[in-house]
Formats: sequence, structure tokens, C-alpha cells
Amino acid sequence: MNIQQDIRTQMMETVKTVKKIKPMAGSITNTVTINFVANAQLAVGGSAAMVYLPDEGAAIAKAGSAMYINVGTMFPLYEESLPLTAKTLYENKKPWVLDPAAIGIGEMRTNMLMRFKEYKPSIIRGNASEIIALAGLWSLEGGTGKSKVRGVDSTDRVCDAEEAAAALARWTSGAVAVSGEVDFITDGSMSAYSYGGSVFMEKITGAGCSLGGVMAVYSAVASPFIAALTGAAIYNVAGKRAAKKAEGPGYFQIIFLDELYKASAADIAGHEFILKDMQ
Ligand SMILES: Nc1ncnc2c1ncn2[C@@H]1O[C@H](COP(=O)(O)OP(=O)(O)OP(=O)(O)O)[C@@H](O)[C@H]1O
Ligand SMILES: Cc1ncsc1CCO
Ligand SMILES: [Mg+2]
Repeated sequence: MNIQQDIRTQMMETVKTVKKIKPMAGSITNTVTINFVANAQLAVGGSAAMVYLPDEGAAIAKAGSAMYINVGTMFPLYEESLPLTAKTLYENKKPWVLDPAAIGIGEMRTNMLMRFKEYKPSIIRGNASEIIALAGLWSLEGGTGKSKVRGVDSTDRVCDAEEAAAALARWTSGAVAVSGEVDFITDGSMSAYSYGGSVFMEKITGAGCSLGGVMAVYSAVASPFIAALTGAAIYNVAGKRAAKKAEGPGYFQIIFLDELYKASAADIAGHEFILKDMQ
């Protein structure tokens, strides 16, 4: 079996296993898209639990199979919740996904993202600007000291974030997923480009946040690279199909959830992705 086929088989297994065993991936995530994240996690077959308090973050880190942390909206409480939860995940060897949303805004967010360096997230998911900025914050290759993030939106191209993504993945020994028109997923040695989706995904909020939540669900049953690639693939499939039925972002968001629910292992069999060896 060639590598592409082997990876595709693992992705299909990931989709099927999640639907069968319904792994729970808790979240501490932003208040803008928290509901959409939970709904997306349920749509692919996982189980969701959103928390805020320090002891609840630590408890859900231990009780769940994986976790999702998104720093999109900060509260003073998180100064305690976030490092404690990340430390608990790291010490208990639980996979976890970090979304460095809006990196560059405010001192507390920067401090929290700096603390996460030692707790090595299994998957880092962000748009191109966020990935470049995080590599910069962590003093890794491909990062810039000065963030070009405009709020939560990207001003960089996915292809410009490849070096930063690979450096972050090597540091964490995990995977990094850069989202955009084409998604780039890497574990620092093997990389993939995943095609599909829709421009409507830029016109709704939370496509990226919910993708991170779904990757967390998949990371409960697969390696970081396979989990990240499977998440990107299922989003590409569902986004492309939803766009055929929608005329604008409002209905797109609703129909996207339906397409996410319907997307199956068989759809992964026909999904377009290309592998690249980074070594
Ligand atoms: N122009 C596009 N064409 C196709 N798919 C896209 C496009 N832009 C984004 N996507 C898809 O949208 C999803 C989220 O990626 P995006 O880069 O918008 O994340 P984000 O900026 O972090 O989003 P948010 O912060 O609003 O949650 C991914 O599945 C990606 O493939
Ligand atoms: C719009 C927005 N603002 C803070 S978090 C968030 C959700 C998308 O990242
Ligand atoms: Mg985002």
C-alpha cells in the first residue's frame, strides 16, 4: 500500500471510530462561537463540554479523551484556568488542540500563549497569520516578532506559513494545521494540502474555531497528523457541498452543520489531498 492510500485508510478509520465511540473533548473556547464549536463536535459524532473555571478545566482535562483550548476572548479568570488546564493535559498525556485566535491582542493573551509552549499542544490550528505569529512568539523558525494578525483574520497566505507550521510541529512533536482556501497540515516531516471548502467559510464566524474542536474529537482516536488532516478533509467536503445549496452565509452556516453530520468515511475515500515530504 502506498503512503497516500495508507493515510486515507487511517482517516476513514478515524471518522468511523469517532461515530462509534463518541469521544468527549471538552473545551475552553471563545464566547463568540462556543455554541457552533459544540454543535460541530456533536455533528461528527463526538461529545462536547464547555467550561470556564480552573478546577473544571483540570477535571474535564482528566475526564475527557482530548481537549480544545481557544484564546479568542479572554477573561481574568482564564489567567488561572488556562495554564492549569494545559498543564493537566500535558502531565496526563491527553491530546489537546490550541487555537491561538487573535494572537497579538493584549498582554494576558500573549502571556497565556507563551505559557503553552512548555505544555506542547498536540495540534495547533490557526489561520496563516496566527501560525506565523505563534512561531514568532515561541522564537521558532518562520515566525515574525511582529504579528500581522488583523483581529482574528489572516493577512498572510497559507503558503507563507509553511515554515512556521513545520517549526511549531517539530517543537511540539505534534501537528499544525493552517487553514485557508487550501489547508496545509504538517507534522514537521510529512505535510498535506487539503482542497475544498467554500468562500462562505470566510463570511461566517467560527468555521476555524469549530474545526479546532472537531480536530480535538478526532485526536482522541488518531495521531495528531491524522486527526488534523481528517478534520480539514471533512470540513472541505462539507463546506463544498453546503455552498452548492446556499445563497449566503446565514443559510450556509445551517446547511454546513447538516453536511458535516452527513459526511462519512466513504466521502473521505473520494477527497482530494496531496502529500509532500518536508525532509
Ligand atoms: N477561501 C476559502 N475557500 C475555501 N475554504 C475556505 C476558505 N477560507 C477558509 N476556508 C475553510 O474554512 C475553515 C476555517 O478556516 P479559516 O481560515 O477561515 O479559519 P479562521 O480564520 O481561524 O476562522 P474563525 O476564526 O472565524 O473561526 C477551514 O476548513 C478552511 O478550509
Ligand atoms: C470574531 C471573534 N472575536 C474573538 S474570537 C472570534 C471568533 C473567531 O475567531
Ligand atoms: Mg480563528
